[in-house]
Amino acid sequence: MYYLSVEHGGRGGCIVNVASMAGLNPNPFSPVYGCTKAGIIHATRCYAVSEAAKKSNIRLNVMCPAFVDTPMFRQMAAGDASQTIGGDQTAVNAFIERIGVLSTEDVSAALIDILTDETRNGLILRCAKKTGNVYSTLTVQDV
Ligand SMILES: NC(=O)C1=CN([C@@H]2O[C@H](COP(=O)(O)OP(=O)(O)OC[C@H]3O[C@@H](n4cnc5c(N)ncnc54)[C@H](O)[C@@H]3O)[C@@H](O)[C@H]2O)C=CC1
Ligand SMILES: CC/C=C\CC(=O)/C=C/C=C\C=C\C=C\[C@@H](O)[C@@H](O)C/C=C\CCC(=O)O
Repeated sequence: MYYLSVEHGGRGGCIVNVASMAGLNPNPFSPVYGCTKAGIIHATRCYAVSEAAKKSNIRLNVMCPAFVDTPMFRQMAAGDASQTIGGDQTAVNAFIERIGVLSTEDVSAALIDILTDETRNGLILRCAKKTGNVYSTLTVQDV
């Protein structure tokens, strides 16, 4: 953020962190991985509302894809159920079948959408094969 910042000679910009649907929706297939992604989601939203980001002219958003056809996904689909509670590969396969698999082009298009709309800040972009791209902010109950 320092070098992007208009306060340090930068032009500002947009930071897009990559989390996962597994960090938003509870699922038994990747609890540890999901925890890390939940952390990325929350950290992004915290930085997005910071005065530092505002003064730097930096937007921050986070992408939460479901399954995407990459080597990591193929390893999971090919029988590595080690991250799954219970290690049930049959359940993993059924889940993948139900959720569907995005292409990397699908995710790239979603990224372009975030970057090209300069009003987007602090948003979560859910990307899933069957539901498409859906922006959400999560409701915050003020204290
Ligand atoms: N594949 C999926 O179903 C989903 C993936 N994600 C997230 O998307 C991100 C990418 O995941 P995949 O492409 O599936 O993983 P992947 O393991 O298939 O590919 C990761 C790529 O990043 C490269 N890489 C690793 N460290 C790097 C670094 N420091 N600098 C530059 N390149 C580096 C690796 O060499 C590899 O080519 C991860 O954060 C993952 O958690 C999120 C949701 C779904
Ligand atoms: C180890 C990481 C592997 C792939 C990367 C990744 O991040 C994949 C995430 C995919 C989707 C997560 C979706 C969560 C969906 C939830 O809403 C529930 O549908 C899951 C709950 C139970 C599973 C049984 C089922 O619904 O079929």
